[in-house]
Amino acid sequence: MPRTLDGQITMEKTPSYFVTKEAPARISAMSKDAKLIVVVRDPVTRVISDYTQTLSKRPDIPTFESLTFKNRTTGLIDISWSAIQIGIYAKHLENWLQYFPMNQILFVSGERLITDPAGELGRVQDFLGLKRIITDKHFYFNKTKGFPCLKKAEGSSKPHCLGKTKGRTHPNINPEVVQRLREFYRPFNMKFYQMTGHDFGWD
Ligand SMILES: Nc1ncnc2c1ncn2[C@@H]1O[C@H](COP(=O)(O)OS(=O)(=O)O)[C@@H](OP(=O)(O)O)[C@H]1O
Repeated sequence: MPRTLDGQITMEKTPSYFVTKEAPARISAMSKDAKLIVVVRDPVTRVISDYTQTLSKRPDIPTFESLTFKNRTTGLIDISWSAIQIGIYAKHLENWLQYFPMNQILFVSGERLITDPAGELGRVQDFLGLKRIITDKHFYFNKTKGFPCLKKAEGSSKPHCLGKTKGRTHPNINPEVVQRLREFYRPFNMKFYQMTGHDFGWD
């Protein structure tokens, strides 16, 4: 990590930190005061998005259904599939809470990051103790892309939208499979809402 001078904030991002067992202890050993920001979205959409990304790199992987179920007949979900595990947010959060208090962790809604980016970034700025510099006037919604874009990228006068790999079309998944996944995640989601004191509205 680079040195942080007065008036600066050093940031580091890696999606896998949140689900890596050793990460909380290691980060806490580096800095007990670190602030942690996690973007979470509906775990069902998340697992489909995860599958879509893998499929785009390795088109020969098994079907979504066969990866999801350990036993298709009984509907037993295969929790050894990492894409399923990642969405059990309550379990990962328990691990972090062994090392960090809840007030040092901010959960950003991936859904609201699309529908209300300025609102979510307002929460981020407050959490980091920054003045609310980024507001609604910095964004416009690109309907074709289905995402907000920055009106001006930093150090440029041109707009900036997310890259080509964001907003890939997800494959159609059998609604029964989606329903079973919803049931599977519901208790974990409820626990997560309870722990964070925030209903993310995924059910
Ligand atoms: N800023 C922002 N706001 C809302 N949603 C976002 C944002 N950036 C990435 N995404 C969505 O997150 C999904 C995974 O994105 P990535 O491809 O960046 O994942 S990864 O970091 O490479 O693993 C992927 O979801 P899907 O497009 O639904 O599959 C991205 O579109």
